[in-house]
Amino acid sequence: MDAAFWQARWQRGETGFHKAAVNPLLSHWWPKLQVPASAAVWVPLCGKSLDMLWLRQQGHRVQGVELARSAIEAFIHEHQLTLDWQQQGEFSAATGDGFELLCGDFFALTPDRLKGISAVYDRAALIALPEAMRAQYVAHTRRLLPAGWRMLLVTLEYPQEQRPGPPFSVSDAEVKHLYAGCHIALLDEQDVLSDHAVFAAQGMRELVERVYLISDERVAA
Ligand SMILES: C[S@@+](CC[C@H](N)C(=O)[O-])C[C@H]1O[C@@H](n2cnc3c(N)ncnc32)[C@H](O)[C@@H]1O
Repeated sequence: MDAAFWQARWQRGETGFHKAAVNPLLSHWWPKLQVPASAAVWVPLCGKSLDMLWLRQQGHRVQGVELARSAIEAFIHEHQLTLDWQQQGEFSAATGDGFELLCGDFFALTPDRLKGISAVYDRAALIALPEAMRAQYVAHTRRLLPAGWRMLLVTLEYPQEQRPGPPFSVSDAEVKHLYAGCHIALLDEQDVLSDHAVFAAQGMRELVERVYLISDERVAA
């Protein structure tokens, strides 16, 4: 799952992960995080997700990172936003209207970029990555974020041999391992195969979606 893989997916319009509506799990569970409206929210591997718009509508400033410039440009265009592009080191940044959308590689981010962040929304970011990259992704996320963050994480689990990723299967045990030392609460767990006819047609026989609230136990400065 290198940059070329994702750039090609966006170029060919193979973006089945993108949803035409706000994720109901986000609107249902976000209040549980009790994040003040004034807090900035980090959306890693953001694509052109409408969930960013919903978070903005709750009052949050929204920061995202995405490899594909065309995804960020589509987000700006489709929602008639007024964002200006600037080059910031190795990232291009589209800023304005309460958004800062960085175009570039998540793994090139440094903690100074995320210093104002207190909450994270991870939908289809962790599960977009193969196992070895997931460990690097979480380790890097934990290095980047200032102490005291809270995260809403959505995962999928299915027998990995029934279908290649992405999305990749992520078990409950893996989430607990990756976020060891954090407080992890399982908020929701549902069999959602009937909502994913394409996966069922590809041979998937079981698909469990989970929603977690993960909190960093360190005290914010
Ligand atoms: C499965 S999509 C999910 C997008 C979004 N979270 C959503 O819910 O629609 C994963 C996204 O991550 C982006 N991506 C993958 N690897 C990345 C990286 N290393 N840095 C930044 N973005 C990346 C891809 O281009 C793709 O848009």
